[in-house]
Amino acid sequence: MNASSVAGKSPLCALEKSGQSPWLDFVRRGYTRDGSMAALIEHDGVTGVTSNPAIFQKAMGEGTDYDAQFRDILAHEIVSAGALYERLAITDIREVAKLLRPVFDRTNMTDGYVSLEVSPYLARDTEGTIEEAGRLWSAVAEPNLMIKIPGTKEGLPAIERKIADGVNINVTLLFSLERYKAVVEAWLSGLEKRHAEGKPVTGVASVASFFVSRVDGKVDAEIDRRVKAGDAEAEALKALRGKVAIANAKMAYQHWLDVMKSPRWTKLKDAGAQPQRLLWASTGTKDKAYSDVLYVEELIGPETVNTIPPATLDAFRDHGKVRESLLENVDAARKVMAEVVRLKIDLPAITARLEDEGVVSFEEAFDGLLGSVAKKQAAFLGNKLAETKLSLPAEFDAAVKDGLETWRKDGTIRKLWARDASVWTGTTEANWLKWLDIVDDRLEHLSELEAFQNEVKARGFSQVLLLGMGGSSLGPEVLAMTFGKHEGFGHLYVLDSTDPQQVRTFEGKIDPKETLFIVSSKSGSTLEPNIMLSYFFDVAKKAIGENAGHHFVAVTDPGSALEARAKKDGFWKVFHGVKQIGGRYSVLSNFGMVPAAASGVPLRLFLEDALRGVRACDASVPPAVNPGVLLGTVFGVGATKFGRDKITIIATKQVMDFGAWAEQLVAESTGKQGKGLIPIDDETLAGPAHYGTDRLFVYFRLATEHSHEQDEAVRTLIDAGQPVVTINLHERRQIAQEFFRWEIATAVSGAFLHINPFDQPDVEASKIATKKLTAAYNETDALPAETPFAVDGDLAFFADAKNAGAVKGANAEAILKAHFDRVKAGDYVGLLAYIERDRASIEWIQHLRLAIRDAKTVATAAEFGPRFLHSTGQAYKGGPDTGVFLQITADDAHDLPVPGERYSFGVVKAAQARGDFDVLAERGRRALRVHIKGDLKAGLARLSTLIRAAL
Ligand SMILES: O=C(CO)[C@@H](O)[C@H](O)[C@H](O)[C@H](O)COP(=O)(O)O
Ligand SMILES: O=C[C@H](O)COP(=O)(O)O
Repeated sequence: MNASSVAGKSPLCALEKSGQSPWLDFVRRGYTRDGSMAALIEHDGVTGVTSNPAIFQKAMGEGTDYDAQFRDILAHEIVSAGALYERLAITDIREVAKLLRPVFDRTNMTDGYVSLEVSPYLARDTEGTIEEAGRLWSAVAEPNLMIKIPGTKEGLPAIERKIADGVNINVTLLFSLERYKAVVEAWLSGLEKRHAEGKPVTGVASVASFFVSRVDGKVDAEIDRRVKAGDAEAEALKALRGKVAIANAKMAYQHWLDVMKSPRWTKLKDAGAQPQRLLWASTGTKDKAYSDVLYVEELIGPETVNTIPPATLDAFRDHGKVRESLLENVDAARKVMAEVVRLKIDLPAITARLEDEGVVSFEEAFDGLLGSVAKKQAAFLGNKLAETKLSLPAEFDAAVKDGLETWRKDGTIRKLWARDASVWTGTTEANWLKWLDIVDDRLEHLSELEAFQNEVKARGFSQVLLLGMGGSSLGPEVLAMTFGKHEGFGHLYVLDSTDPQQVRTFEGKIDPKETLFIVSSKSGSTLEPNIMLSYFFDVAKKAIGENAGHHFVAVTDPGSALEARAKKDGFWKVFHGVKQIGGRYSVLSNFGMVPAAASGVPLRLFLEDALRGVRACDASVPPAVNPGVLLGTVFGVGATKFGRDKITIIATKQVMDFGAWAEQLVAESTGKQGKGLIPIDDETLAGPAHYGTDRLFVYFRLATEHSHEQDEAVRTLIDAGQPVVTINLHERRQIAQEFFRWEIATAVSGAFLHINPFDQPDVEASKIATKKLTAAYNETDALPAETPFAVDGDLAFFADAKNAGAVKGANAEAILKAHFDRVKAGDYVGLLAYIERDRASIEWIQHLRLAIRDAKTVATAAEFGPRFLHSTGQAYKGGPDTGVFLQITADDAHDLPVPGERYSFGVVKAAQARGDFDVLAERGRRALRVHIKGDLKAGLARLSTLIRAAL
C-alpha cells in the first residue's frame, strides 16, 4: 500500500472536500512503525483507522512484527493468550491513536479516531460487553479511541450505557435499516441520559458502521439462485444485481438526515454533542464483475466515513473518482428497495443471517488469532511449559479433532470458565469450581504461606507427618515423593491408612518432639483423619506434655468439627480450605500448599509454575492448543467412541507418584452412573501383546531422567496402534502445572461423559456402610457376625449370595478360578488389599497384578484399603460394570486402640472393608473377598500361588 507522493493530490484527499472521512480498515505493527501509516495520514488524507478480530488475526498470526513484545511480556509475566493478545492490540491501537492525534486535535474531536473491538465472544452478552468496553477504554486511555461494539440486539443496551458513560463508540456489524434505527435510538438515549445527569456531551464521539458489500454478496447469490431456477422475474431480478447494498446504505443515510433535523437531536447538539456519523464498512469489492472502487465511489456524502481496506484504498488512489454520490438518485434507490420487496427477496432474513454469520466469522477469526498467539507463546516459553504429544491411530485422531472443533464452535471452554453448569449435567457443578481461581488466590496470599514456612523452618522440625485421606493426602504425597526432603526442613510423611501396622510403622518413623503434625480434612468429619489425630495427639501428649497442640496444624474447611477440635486442643494453626473446591481438586489450595510450605517446597516458584498451567488452560485458549481441553477430549472421545476407558498412566521414576493423585481425580470424578474412566496406575509397561483395545496410555515423562528403555517400549506400543499421549515435563516442578491441567482435563472429560465430575455418590455410600458397622461395634463390642461361604486352610472366602453362587468351588483354587473365569476382554481386575502398604506388600501385589494382566490380557489395578476408598473406589462402584474385584483382608498381627473409642484401628479397617464389599455387591459388581488367617506373609504367598494356578 502506497501513500500518494504529492500531498493533497490523492483522490482520497478529495473525499474530505465532500465531507467524507477516509479511514483505513487495517492495522499492523510493522506498518505503523515503518512510517507507512503516517504517510497515509499525511499524503492521502486518511483521518481514522479501524481494526477488527480478522484484521488482528492477519497481523499477529503472521510474521515476526510482534515477537519482541511477546518476549518482553513473557519475560516478566505469566499471562493467558487472551491477555497477551489484548496487550499487543492495545499497544498497536495506542500507537495508531498517537499518529492520529494531530487530526483529532485539528478537527476538534470530529475525526482522527482509531477503533478497537470488544471480544467477539461477547456479541450476545450485554453485561460482558459493558464490562469489557469500560476495561478497554481505560486500558488504552487515549481520547481518540473508539470502542467497537457489535450492533446486535444484546449490544444495543451496552451501546446506550457506554455512550452515557462518555465512551466513544463505533457500532459495528450493522446490515439492516431497522437495526440502524435502533442504534441511533440507543446513541441518542445514551447522550440524553448523560445530559440529564449533568455530564458534558461534548466530545462523546460515535460512528455506526453499516456493512455494505456483504449485503450484495448475499442478495446477488439469492438472485443468481432464482434466475438459475428459471424464476419468471429473472430480468427484474438481474437488474437488482450489485444495487441493493448501495440502495440500503442510501436509505440509512436518509434516516440519518431525518434524525439530524429532529428536535431531539437539536437539543443535544445545542448542548455541544457531535453527530453519530454513518461509517461504510465492508467496502472492498468482492465480485470481480464490479468496479474495484464501487463501494467508495457510490457512497460519498457529507459527514460520513468510509473505512477502506488497503487494496481498495490503493485502487481508489489510482483511479477513484469523487462525486457526492450519496444524495444522488435517492428515488432510484427507493425503487430498488421497493423492487426487493415486490420480488420477495427477504432482506430482513438476509440481514439477520449476515449478522449471525458476521458474529460467527469474527469469533472464528478470534479463535484463529488466539490459537496463533497461544502457539507462539508456547514456543517462546519453551521448556517452561510441559509438552504434549498425541500419538493416536488415525480414526481416533480424527474423532479428537472433531471433538475439539465442537468445543471450539460451542465456546465450551469459555462456558466452563464462566461456571456454566450446562457444560455437564446442569445441576450443582457451578458450586464446585473455585479451583479455577485458587492459584491466583494463593499467589495473592503468598506472604501468609511464606511466613508459615519461615516459622516452620525456624522451629526446626525434623519430620512433618500429614494425616489425611484421598484429596487431603494424595497431593501432599506427590510433593513428598517427587521433591524429597528439602534442606532445612523436616521429611514429609503422609499417612492415609487405618491399618494398625501401618500406623505403627509411621509412628516409628517420627520423633513426636521434633514432628509437625498436619491434620488434613476438608469436611473435618472423615473417620480416618479423626482417629489418626486421636492416636497421634495421644502420642504427642505423652512425649511433649500439655503443649502437644503446638505441634499440630489443621487444614480444614471453615467451621468444620476439626476446626473446633483444633481450637479446643490448642493447635498451633488452622488453615482454611475453600468449601467450593472438592477434595480431589484441592491440591493447589491450602490442602497442598500447607504441606508444601511445611516441607520446604519453594512456594513462589511452585505456584508460578502452576499459574503457567492455569494460563495455558485459560478460557481464551482455543481447545486445539489448550493442554487441558486437549487431554480431556482425548479421554472423553477415547472412552465414549472407542471404548478406550482404561487410562493407563506410565511414568518415569521421579514423577511416578503423580499417578496416584491423578487416578483419584480421574476415577472419583468420572466413575459414576455406570460410566467413567478407569485409571490404571503403576502397572509395569509390557509389550503390545499384553494390552487389549480398551487402553489409552498416558506417558508422563520427566525429560531430564534417563528413560531410553521406557521410551522405546512406548514407541513399540505406538507402532502397534495403541493410543499414547506423551506429557513431557522439563523439570519436576512442572507437576504443578500438570495438577491444574489434569483438573481441567478431568472436568472436560466429564462433559463428554455427561456426568457431574464434582460429586462422589458411591464414596459416600461406602462411608455410610462403614459408619453403620462401627456404630454397631460401639453398641455390642463386636462387628456383626459374618460367615464365610468357604474355608480352605488359612483362607476364608466371603461374598454376597449372588457372587458366592457364581464362584462356587471345592477348594480355594477352584473358587479363585471361577472368580477369575468371569473376567472377559475389556474388563479390569482390581486387587483391593486391606493390609499394610509397605515395600513387601507392594511388590506382592504388583507381581500378582502383572500375572493377571498377562494371563487375561486385561487392565489391572493394585490398590490398598482404605486408601483407595477415597480415590478409585468411586469408579469401582459407580463406574462401568467392567471390574472384577478380589478384596484381600487379613487378621491383624497387632491391633492399636483408638483413644477415646471402643473400637480399635483394626476394627475400623475391618468395617471399612466390609462396607466397601457391601456396596460393591449392592451395585452388582463381580467381587470376592478372601480373608487370610494367621501369618500374613505365608497367607499372601499361598494366595498368590493359588491365583496363578487359577488363571
Ligand atoms: O466495522 C468496521 C469498522 O467499524 C470494519 O473494520 C469492519 O469490521 C470491516 O470493514 C469488515 O469486517 C470488512 O468486511 P468484509 O470486507 O470482510 O466484508
Ligand atoms: O478425597 C477426600 C477424602 O474423602 C477425605 O475427605 P476429607 O478431606 O473431607 O477428610
